[in-house]
Amino acid sequence: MTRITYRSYLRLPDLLDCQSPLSDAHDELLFITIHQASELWLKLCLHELHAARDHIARDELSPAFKMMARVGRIMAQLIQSWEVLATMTPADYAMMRGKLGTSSGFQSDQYRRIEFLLGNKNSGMLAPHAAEPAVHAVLAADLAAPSLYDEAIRLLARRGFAIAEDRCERDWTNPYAPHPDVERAWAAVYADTARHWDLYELAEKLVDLDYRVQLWRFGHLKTVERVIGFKAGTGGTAGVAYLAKVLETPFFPELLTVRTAL
Ligand code: HEM
Ligand SMILES: N[C@@H](CC(=O)c1ccccc1NC=O)C(=O)O
Repeated sequence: MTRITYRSYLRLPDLLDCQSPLSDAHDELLFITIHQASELWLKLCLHELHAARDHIARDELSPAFKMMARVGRIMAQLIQSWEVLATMTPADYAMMRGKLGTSSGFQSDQYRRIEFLLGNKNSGMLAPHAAEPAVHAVLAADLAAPSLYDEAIRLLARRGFAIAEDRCERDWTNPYAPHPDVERAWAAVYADTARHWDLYELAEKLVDLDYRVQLWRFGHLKTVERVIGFKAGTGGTAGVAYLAKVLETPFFPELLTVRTAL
């Protein structure tokens, strides 16, 4: 049997052979590195978020909390990467942007799956993946499954809170619509945190995730703004205006609206 080494265990020959700049621009290696590292972290986020969702569905909150906390720290790491990318100026990026064609982060299936898993469902977002059936199928599965938030709401119902039937069982491919029952249930949790301690902790973990993903989105928007200004994106959107619109979508709406009433 061949001895396991650092290089073989981590498959470094494969991993370090995956950076193939298309231009002579000095900064293209930075651009590729940030994206590949981000995709690796997104892979781990998906692993953690799927498991966290499934633990919530089985009323096992402690392990779910541990996983959600880890995702929070990974998000902090991803947010930090904007600092590194921002060392690339518009002049630097202009030297390579032409090589990107119509490719765009918009086509990141892992990012889209995370949005779906957190509850931001949009069946239109499957379209960019139509040409790759295997990727499309995995995305469609996450679109059709309950999100982390759907499972949190089902847990509220199991704990005896009055939750409309159509929030506990529905076509999960549809976007989540806020419901007064859900806000009332969270209000009751916040009104007596000692009695509902684990649900209170779940609510705060969800708010923390929403906050961090919003910070990632905002960091992306500000990076895009300083690098390409208000140009249209290679992915076919308006660019910064599109990213600003996305920022208006919170993942767990009642957890924000309930705060007004507290
Ligand atoms: C100079 C760097 C970057 C620029 C100029 C840029 C620009 C853009 C633009 C304009 C969009 C809108 C879609 C389009 O029309 O193309 C977009 C979307 C996206 N980008 Fe970037 N981006 C940059 C870096 C990154 C990095 C490092 C990531 C990390 C993975 C990333 C991930 C994404 C994702 C996931 C979307 C889809 C967002 C959504 O639909 O909500 N981008 N980007
Ligand atoms: N949408 C970017 C291009 C871009 O950023 C990109 C291109 C290919 C692979 C990843 C990318 N990153 C995020 O969108 C642009 O319009 O310049």
